[in-house]
Amino acid sequence: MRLNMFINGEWVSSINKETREIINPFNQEVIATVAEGSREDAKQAIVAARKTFDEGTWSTTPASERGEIVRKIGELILQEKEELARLETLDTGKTIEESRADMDDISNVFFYFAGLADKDGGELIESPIPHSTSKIVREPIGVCGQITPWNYPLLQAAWKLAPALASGNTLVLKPSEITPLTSVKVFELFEQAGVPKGVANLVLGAGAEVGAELAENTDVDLISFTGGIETGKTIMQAASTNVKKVALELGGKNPNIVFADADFDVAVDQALNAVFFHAGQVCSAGSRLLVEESIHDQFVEALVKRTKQIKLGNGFDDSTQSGPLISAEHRAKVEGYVEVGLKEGAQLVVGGGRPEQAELQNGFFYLPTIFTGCTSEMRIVQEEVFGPVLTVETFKTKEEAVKKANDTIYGLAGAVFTKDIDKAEDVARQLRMGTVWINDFHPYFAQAPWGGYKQSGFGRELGKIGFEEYTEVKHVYRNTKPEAVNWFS
Ligand SMILES: NC(=O)c1ccc[n+]([C@@H]2O[C@H](COP(=O)([O-])OP(=O)(O)OC[C@H]3O[C@@H](n4cnc5c(N)ncnc54)[C@H](O)[C@@H]3O)[C@@H](O)[C@H]2O)c1
Ligand SMILES: C[N+](C)(C)CC=O
Repeated sequence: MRLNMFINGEWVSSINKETREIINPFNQEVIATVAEGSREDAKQAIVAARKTFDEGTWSTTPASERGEIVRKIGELILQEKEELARLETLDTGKTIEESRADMDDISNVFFYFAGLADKDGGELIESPIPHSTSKIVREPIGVCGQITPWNYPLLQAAWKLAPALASGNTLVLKPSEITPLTSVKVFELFEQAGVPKGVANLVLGAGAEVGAELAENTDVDLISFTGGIETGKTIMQAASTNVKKVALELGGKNPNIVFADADFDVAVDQALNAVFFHAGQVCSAGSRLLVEESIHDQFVEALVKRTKQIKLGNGFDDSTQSGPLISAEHRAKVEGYVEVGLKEGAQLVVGGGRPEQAELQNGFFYLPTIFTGCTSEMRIVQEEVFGPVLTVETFKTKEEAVKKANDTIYGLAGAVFTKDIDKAEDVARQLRMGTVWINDFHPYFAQAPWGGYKQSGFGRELGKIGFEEYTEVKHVYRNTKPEAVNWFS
């Protein structure tokens, strides 16, 4: 499979003719050869987006028409669901069941923002000044640079593409260089849906090359980034060239608080789901378990028993529950954190190495791993591992649980399990995080905003606010009885 970039309505190879091989993390087979863009390709895409926004008609197309095109994209994604899911599993190693669920979520995101496209007609406000009128209107920001990670390639792209298109912006998307397949496919669907030439552009390539150009270029009006915290800091600095707007969706080290009065079996099952779903390669993974001291031993015993039964394998095998990590480099990072945990004195109770099955040896597999005896001071408790590694801490009181839960630089998501709903709501109120789940873990949907407190980033995706993030707010004031003011008479 040979795939190109989409710039100004044309499928093009990179100016320097460079290419990159894309591999399947399950067996390291080459699944595609794609164009490898450079800064020059990014500049061409930005010029196209700039010219289209400034001279084209997309931003002035009736919002209802834009909404219909965005809705059509959602319909085409559903029609192509199986092919998109296949590509996503090939690219990431996640199970085909997860990929299918992602595609349902993604089509819903396009449907949701299609519906919002023409709903904000602005508002009239009561001017305090006689003989005047005031109205507040929202307008598209302009050229949007969009940079996405490898763990949910099309889902994280959809969270940016759909609102940007629905609100009348033009855009340049740079997906992760290691998982571009579904982003390329969705741009084919953009063409079919009638997205005008130059409105949406796709550049493939390395972050420090193509991504950096998007962040620095003074013809870009907003940079929306989803990825790691260090990259986010780099992008923040780069964006200062023209004081462009910045939206950052960064990492997390997400606490999962389990009180003794929780439904035990539900809490055990959800704790597994929280940290081992998609091999822990989830920004909101519940990788920090905080369990009330009185149930700790029983809870850990139940967790370990279930963890040993998790079936690793090929994402296309329906019996597989967890796939490989994305790359050898990422597995090495996870292995490094396991070493750190051991050196810090955490107790390894399950996992902590690579599986031995012959059929898994060509993939970047790592066993689901649990450490007990952890404390807030440990690096393995403070830092995002982004793999199938759970740390377990204990607490005696609600106050201690909240203090420990809030005690990292992150603030993306967290959960609390208890049958005492007043206690749950009180904990939810005190957690410094963008999402708090009560007696559940992981649900997210188009209607609810997503984003972080503290160093998990700023800005929100999804929800009405996710649409507004792609607009500027303008106050239009009219004097209905113009006369000289004679200030300098
Ligand atoms: N908050 C969220 O919603 C969310 C969702 C998914 C993933 N994430 C986070 O993403 C991270 C994992 O993804 P990753 O490994 O792809 O992150 P990453 O930061 O390594 O890369 C993310 C994207 O940034 C690009 N990039 C890299 N260096 C760049 C630079 N100097 N300038 C511009 N772009 C650059 C990459 O090419 C990629 O497209 C984790 O920290 C995870 O928590 C957050
Ligand atoms: C899809 N999401 C944002 C919940 C998790 C991303 O890693």
